[in-house]
Amino acid sequence: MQSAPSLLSRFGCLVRPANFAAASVASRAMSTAYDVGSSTNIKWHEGAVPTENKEAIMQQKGCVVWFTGLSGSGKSTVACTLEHALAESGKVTALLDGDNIRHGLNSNLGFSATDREENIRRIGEVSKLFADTGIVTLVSFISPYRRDRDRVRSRVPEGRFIEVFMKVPISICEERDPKGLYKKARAGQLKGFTGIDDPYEEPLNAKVVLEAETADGKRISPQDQARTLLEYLHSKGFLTGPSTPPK
Ligand SMILES: Nc1ncnc2c1ncn2[C@@H]1O[C@H](COP(=O)(O)OS(=O)(=O)O)[C@@H](OP(=O)(O)O)[C@H]1O
Ligand SMILES: Nc1ncnc2c1ncn2[C@@H]1O[C@H](COP(=O)(O)OP(=O)(O)O)[C@@H](O)[C@H]1O
Repeated sequence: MQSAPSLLSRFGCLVRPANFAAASVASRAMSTAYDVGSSTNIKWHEGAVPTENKEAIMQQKGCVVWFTGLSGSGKSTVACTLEHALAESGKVTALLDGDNIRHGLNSNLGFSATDREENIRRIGEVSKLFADTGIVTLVSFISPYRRDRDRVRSRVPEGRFIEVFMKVPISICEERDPKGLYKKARAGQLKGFTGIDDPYEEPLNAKVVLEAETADGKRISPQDQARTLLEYLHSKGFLTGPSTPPK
């Protein structure tokens, strides 16, 4: 059996550089602290295990699948269905859902434009951390502002942010109204509700657009919507290895 130190050096954690003098100069330069935003005297530490190594272990590529759409458009349902399908294919996923995240990490935020912006900024950063770890990260937030979504896209490595637009007319969302929030908003008991008296900016270039109905008016099930996404992820090479192709 290998000893712990030899295992550690095999993975490059405790290896002393061959040119130790040169490395000391470099590390002194790298140890210079700097300021970022409101944080002073900080510095970036490069991770020892690259994303590609983790992706090779999991046989997948880290990405952010970002569901955006009105309340009731099916974001949570489709994200959840997709996550189960991915798990069946042996893929490692994370699911970040607006309602759930507002119970914890973002419980101090409301629904003003600035709070929604901060909500999306934080979740964008969390989803980037997951994607950088090689995880297929499903994110389900109304995320009504184009600028906020674009900012997240710009933080995630090129091509790894997949915007999914739940293009469901408000009439259908309102007909579903599983939480009775549209009813409350129409009655004036809930102010600033997205789509009623608060804005929703549709994506201009979503990678995937999921509609509620076919051109001839047939309703599309969440399973079919999830299958479309699964096929997309396969076709773009995010699901590598001998996983089962989408059924
Ligand atoms: N004013 C207002 N506007 C929109 N939605 C509201 C509001 N108040 C409460 N809710 C409930 O909060 C859920 C949306 O949270 P999100 O974090 O996804 O919103 S946002 O991205 O910050 O806009 C949303 O959940 P979903 O229906 O799953 O989208 C609602 O249940
Ligand atoms: N493709 C679909 N067809 C029919 N009903 C759906 C579909 N997707 C979601 N629903 C239903 O619509 C309601 C809202 O879905 P939900 O996933 O909670 O939306 P969101 O997360 O966007 O608020 C739920 O009752 C859900 O069962």
